[in-house]
Amino acid sequence: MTDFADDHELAAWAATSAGELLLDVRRQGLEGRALKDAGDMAAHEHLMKVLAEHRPDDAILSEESWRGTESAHDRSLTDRVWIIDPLDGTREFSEPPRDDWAVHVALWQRGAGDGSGGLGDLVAGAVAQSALGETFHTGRPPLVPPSSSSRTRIVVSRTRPPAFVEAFAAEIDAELVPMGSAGAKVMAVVRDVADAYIHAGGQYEWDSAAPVAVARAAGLFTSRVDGSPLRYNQDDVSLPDLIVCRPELSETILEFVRRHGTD
Ligand SMILES: Nc1ncnc2c1ncn2[C@@H]1O[C@H](COP(=O)(O)O)[C@@H](OP(=O)(O)O)[C@H]1O
Ligand SMILES: [Mg+2]
Repeated sequence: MTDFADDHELAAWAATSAGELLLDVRRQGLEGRALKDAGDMAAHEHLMKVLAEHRPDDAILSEESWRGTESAHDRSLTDRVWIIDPLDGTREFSEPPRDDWAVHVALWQRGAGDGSGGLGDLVAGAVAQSALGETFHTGRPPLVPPSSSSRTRIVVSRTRPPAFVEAFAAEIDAELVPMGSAGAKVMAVVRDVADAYIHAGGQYEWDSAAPVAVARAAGLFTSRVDGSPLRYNQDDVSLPDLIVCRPELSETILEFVRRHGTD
């Protein structure tokens, strides 16, 4: 039996196995709210169990803790915190056969990272896109191919695309690609389905932690829309905006935001 001494491997296995469980849930004949709730709950409980078994001393910050098993540890006191979104893109998960949903498992460690003043940073992450049969993770960082498109492609929320991104796309003649799930959108940049993902208007740490860990490991640019670093395991877990893009696009995006803001 694997003991998962390596955090990257544990993250990858935890996300992959939760994703397989979600494919089973999708086959149970549920629909709508019942399917969403069954998926959120099954993946959350599975990840809580796996992490408690393999990393009993670590804290867990999960989107679904409010209605399921809670972390055994206070994340303000531990040096290691798993930040998980058991089912990102719950809406798309409930609309088979859509594949733009994902399981996110990230690890934050106190004292890690440059320039964080020892506050801490993400050190591992995995995003399982089980409907695609793929798990992207920091143990084997994905290689981002050169862009296959001459026209810049920007992925945005399918249901809440920010207006300023539409204005930006018009200015640089980019194509907008609507998609569900923050994880699926970040992996779309990794997979060369898009060149950038830009979001504003609301999100939480679990929506971006694992995807951002994978994106950074793959050499992509990541920041808040004002160019400041994305920080995790904060007291307030709201993290409402982000940019993930090919490095050569970052300055154009940041410059647009400096000129026009995000309103
Ligand atoms: N304005 C907002 N406020 C809060 N959460 C938001 C948000 N916009 C997007 N999100 C969250 O970010 C994730 C991706 O959203 P989208 O598909 O619209 O891009 C979803 O996570 P969940 O599916 O885990 O709830 C969604 O709830
Ligand atoms: Mg989410």
